Amino acid sequence: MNASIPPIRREMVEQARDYINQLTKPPGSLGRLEEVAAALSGMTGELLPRVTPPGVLVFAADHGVAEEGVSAYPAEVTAQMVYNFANGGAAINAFSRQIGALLQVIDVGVAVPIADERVIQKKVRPGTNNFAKTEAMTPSEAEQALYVGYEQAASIIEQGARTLIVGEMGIGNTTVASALLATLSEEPLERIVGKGSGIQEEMLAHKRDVIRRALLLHRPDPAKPLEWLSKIGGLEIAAMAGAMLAAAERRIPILLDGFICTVAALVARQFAVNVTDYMIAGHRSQEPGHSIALRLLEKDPLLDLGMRLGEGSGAAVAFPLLISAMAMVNEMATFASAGISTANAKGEKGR
Ligand SMILES: Cc1cc2ncn([C@H]3O[C@H](COP(=O)(O)O)[C@@H](O)[C@H]3O)c2cc1C
Ligand SMILES: O=C(O)c1cccnc1
Repeated sequence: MNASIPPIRREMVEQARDYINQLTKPPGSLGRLEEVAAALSGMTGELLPRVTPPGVLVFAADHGVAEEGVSAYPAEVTAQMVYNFANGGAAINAFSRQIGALLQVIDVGVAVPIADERVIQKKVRPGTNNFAKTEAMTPSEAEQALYVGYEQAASIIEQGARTLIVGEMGIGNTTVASALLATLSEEPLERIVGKGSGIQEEMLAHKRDVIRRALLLHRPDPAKPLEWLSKIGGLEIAAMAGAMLAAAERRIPILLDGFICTVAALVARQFAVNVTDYMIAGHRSQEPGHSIALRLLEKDPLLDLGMRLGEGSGAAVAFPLLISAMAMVNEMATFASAGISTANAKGEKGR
């Protein structure tokens, strides 16, 4: 996948900072909201960008490695949750309604046929192979999954989405994301691998062993991203990465969710390094690997609510902060327009 991502408009970041410093408040007093507003200006190239409506893409796929007993739930839950998304009953449905999002659910590789016209059918293959035994998929399938994501993001942006949130559903995908992250990070599996959907302590050692075995078997090399993804990746993770590349190409800000999403962001970076310039980290998931992934991505999350769900839920919950950042620049008066005295010489300088 070749993405041509435009550089951030640094001069717009500076212009936004200067303008934010003229608003009727001590410089810097709105903290991260000021940074977010300036970052959004650099991404979009606009002093007063619109961030609504957000587009939420939830990619669903199954993972052969689930047969190793690495999740607290059976693999059937992936398909069952896809119907729940279609019926509007999942966490991401509730939060998407709250923020007025355009929400699309895409089957990129659920193991069973999904009979519901509200789910977008883009199945590349019915689940991956068990990567503890063989390659998860072919490089061509990994590329197809990237394109599914790319095209879906292009389409939801075409429909009006001004911010992209990318979520996922796939039983076993914390194992897959952990394996991918382990090849990018120096950290030991003991620090990367967590309980995912809630496995017991005893299963955690087994989950790590399965990953260790897969890494020894495949020796995956992130510098060859398609091969890397095909050996130990997942269809929804590839699609998420493709979606992020499409958003960045179009100067659409990407609000990251939790562990799986952040690993997908690291995957996207293997294809186009400056894709990360278009990302804001929404929250810190409790999954331990998420903090490691965020560090690699050099992103500081907006929220830390002890969430560990995925689906895009943490990003959707963080989205109102982007609305606040834009309300600040759009609606606040300047010192000049309100006739308020600026700080004296001893006052703190803006950043
Ligand atoms: C009912 C239910 C809803 C979910 N929504 C997201 N996930 C999350 O849990 C899964 C990853 O955890 P693991 O690797 O342990 O299987 C993914 O589908 C992720 O989106 C869910 C999990 C369950 C059980
Ligand atoms: O942070 C996540 O994305 C996450 C954490 C646990 C389970 N599923 C997803």
